[in-house]
Amino acid sequence: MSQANQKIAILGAGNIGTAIASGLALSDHFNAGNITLTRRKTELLEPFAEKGFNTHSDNGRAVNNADIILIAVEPRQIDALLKEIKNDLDENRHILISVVSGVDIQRIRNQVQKDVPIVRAMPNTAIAIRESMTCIASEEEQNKAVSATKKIFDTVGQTLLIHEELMTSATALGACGIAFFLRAIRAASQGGIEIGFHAHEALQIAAQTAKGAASLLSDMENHPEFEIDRVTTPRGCTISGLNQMEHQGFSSAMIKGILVSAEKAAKLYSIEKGEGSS
Ligand SMILES: NC(=O)C1=CN([C@@H]2O[C@H](COP(=O)(O)OP(=O)(O)OC[C@H]3O[C@@H](n4cnc5c(N)ncnc54)[C@H](O)[C@@H]3O)[C@@H](O)[C@H]2O)C=CC1
Ligand SMILES: O=C(O)[C@@H]1CCC=N1
Repeated sequence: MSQANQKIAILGAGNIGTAIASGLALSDHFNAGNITLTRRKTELLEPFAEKGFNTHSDNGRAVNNADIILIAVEPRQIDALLKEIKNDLDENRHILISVVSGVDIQRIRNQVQKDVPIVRAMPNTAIAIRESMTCIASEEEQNKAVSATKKIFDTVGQTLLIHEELMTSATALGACGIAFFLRAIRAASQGGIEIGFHAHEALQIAAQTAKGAASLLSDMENHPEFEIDRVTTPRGCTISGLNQMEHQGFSSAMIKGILVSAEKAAKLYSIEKGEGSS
């Protein structure tokens, strides 16, 4: 089936669900009219209804009208949702994609009790502008479903196939990572204000500089330290600033934050459900 004809149901259209919908519709590979968004407070989906998406709160109907079922509820909400839709899932038609952090495929399968292909994907909110980094994992025998999932997420950014055991790491580095880099840009702009720029100028300079740094890595495929060496003029101001940042724990703070985030991602379901942290 061509992607243009693929019908997608996004169950739990909150922050990431609506970001995915926006990106897919922007990609020209999917039509808003073939994408259904569900959430309980459907009035909050009004802007998406105006853009031609189908919006309602009937998950069973959404599943029955779709080929791809994308689950985007919070970890504590997934059990109730799976219970609600499991009788509507068709092993011969549907692919179930979960972007829910901290809930593994085995747990989802135990809930649905069907052989429907289950794939996990970990995108980030830049998917709304087709700049996501999306990690994808499934069981060994699900190659066709993984290919179909990769094909979908390839239209809205870069993808990487990983083992499921790395999903919590992908959550911290890729999905939470958007917030980490945004905070870094915000901090840079605050420094910029202190040395003389108006807030909007400082943010523009910081954001475009961050974009340039990221593009140097993705376009040139160079190591960050190689590019840093090209900025640090001997006895210059860059190395003074960099060294001061390291004295204050810049790299260490980022590394420790990512570790803590990954530890939390692994426990999201059990914390919410009040289970032991194993
Ligand atoms: N926000 C992000 O950047 C990312 C989030 N995720 C994962 O995606 C999931 C959703 O995260 P957010 O979008 O941030 O949360 P959110 O709270 O904004 O969205 C969840 C939505 O699901 C709806 N919902 C809950 N139960 C439902 C049901 N039975 N039927 C229909 N809708 C229902 C809620 O009303 C809400 O709108 C989480 O599991 C999170 O771990 C994954 C990658 C990135
Ligand atoms: O903060 C969270 O738990 C979710 C998972 C990745 C991004 N947001």
